[in-house]
Amino acid sequence: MTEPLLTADAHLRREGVTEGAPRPVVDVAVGVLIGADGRFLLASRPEGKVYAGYWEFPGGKLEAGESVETALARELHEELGIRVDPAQVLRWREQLVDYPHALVRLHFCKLTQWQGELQTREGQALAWASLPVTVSPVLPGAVPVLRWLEEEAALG
Ligand SMILES: Nc1nc2c([nH]c(=O)n2[C@@H]2O[C@H](COP(=O)(O)OP(=O)(O)OP(=O)(O)O)[C@@H](O)[C@H]2O)c(=O)[nH]1
Repeated sequence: MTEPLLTADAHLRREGVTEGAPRPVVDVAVGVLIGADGRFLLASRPEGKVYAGYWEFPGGKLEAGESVETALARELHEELGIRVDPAQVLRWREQLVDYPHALVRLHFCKLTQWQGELQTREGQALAWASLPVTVSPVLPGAVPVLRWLEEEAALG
C-alpha cells in the first residue's frame, strides 16, 4: 500500500519554516485502544510537549532497537500504567505526517486487551470516545484515524 502523506500546518511551510535539508523520519507507535463497548481512548497531550492540549491516541517514539509492538507496550505502561503483551498489538495503518517540528511515520495499532487500570501518569486527560468525537482540538496526525474508524463502522 502506498504510504499517504499528510502535511500539517501548511501555512508555516509556505513561510519557509521547514525549508532546509531533508529531515529524518521519526517512527512513532500509536495505540487505538478499543473497549468492550466499542469506544476508543483519546488522551490530551501534556503541557511541555508540542501541540500541548491537543487530543491524540496514546503512544510515542520508538527507541533504538525497538519494534513498533514493544515501543507501544513501553509507552502505554509509561503513560497509562497498563501492561500490554506485544503479541496482542495488531498493526493497522501507517501515516506519514510532515509537521514543522518533525517528519513522523505513525504506526497505528489496534488493541482490545491490556492488563491493569488506566492511570494518567503524565498529567494528561483521558476520554473514551465514540464517533463523532466531541473533544477538540484533535491533533492533525490523529484526524485520519477518525476517518478510518468511520469507514470501518460504515462497512459494519
Ligand atoms: N502519540 C501520538 N503521537 C502522534 C499522534 N499523531 C501525531 O501526529 N503524533 C505525533 O507523533 C509524535 C509523537 O511524539 P511524542 O512527543 O508523543 O512522543 P514521546 O512520548 O516519545 O515524546 P518525548 O520525546 O517527549 O518522550 C509527535 O510529533 C506527535 O505530534 C497520535 O495520535 N498519537
